[in-house]
Amino acid sequence: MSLISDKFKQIKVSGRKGLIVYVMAGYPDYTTTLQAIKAIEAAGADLIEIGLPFSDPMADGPIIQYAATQALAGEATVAKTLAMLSGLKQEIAIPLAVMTYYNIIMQYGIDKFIQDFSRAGVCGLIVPDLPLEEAVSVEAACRKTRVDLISLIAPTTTPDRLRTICRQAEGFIYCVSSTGVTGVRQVNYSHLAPVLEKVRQETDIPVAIGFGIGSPEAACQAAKQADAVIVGSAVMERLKLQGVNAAQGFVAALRQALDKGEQR
Ligand SMILES: O=P(O)(O)OC[C@@H](O)[C@@H](O)c1c[nH]c2ccccc12
Repeated sequence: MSLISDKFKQIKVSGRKGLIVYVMAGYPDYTTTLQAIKAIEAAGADLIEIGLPFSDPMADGPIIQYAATQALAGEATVAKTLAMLSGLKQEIAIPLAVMTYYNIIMQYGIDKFIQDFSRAGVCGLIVPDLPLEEAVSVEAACRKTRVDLISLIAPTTTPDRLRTICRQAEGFIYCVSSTGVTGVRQVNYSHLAPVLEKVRQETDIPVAIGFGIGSPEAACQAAKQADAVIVGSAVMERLKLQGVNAAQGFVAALRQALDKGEQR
């Protein structure tokens, strides 16, 4: 069983909701990213999604785009991110997933990319723009390692496609709450109920909801519909404006609200 599936099992057994937090590698620099990852684990995150900075991040809103631009200006590279992750491996217990656009994987070489990240301790891969035709090679490369390829669904995913995704999904399914780019906004998470019900009919793989979550209250609303929530921009914004401690405090508040929500 994969480390991600293991983690979700633990979450389920303890009757909690999972908390997944996104951070951009190399923003504002690698020392800060390293501190942030440790602080976010200490604050109670169950999994960390590490974003690789990319020059054309079409699914990202202003906060994450800004972080990517800054990271690249600071000369963040795939190699430096790998070095950071390798150093971190012994110090962190929760699973790490990498979120990247396909272009980066293609340029690096599919097999090598997945092997190198797997060796650096990563056990999940999220590629929002993975073309269907390329998915097979990426899946095959992942299967040779212990890396789960995380599938994304949205309310707009067609029933046929949803069924195929549910059959192949590994680790967890990332349910994108709304169309558009990443970033905090008001979302009515209850509108996801029909999609999630369809997923449940096909598979018992855990589902995490992401996109838009900006507060502990919003996290609880989303968590009602799923096994876990994913928070990116709201954490990155705190990191940008107030630093690691503020980002950690915010993640702790999310954790607390999710845990309390479960007791109600
Ligand atoms: O920032 P938000 O709205 O909290 O959404 C999570 C998101 O940041 C993270 O999962 C992510 C960052 N970039 C992405 C691109 C596509 C899919 C997901 C992502």
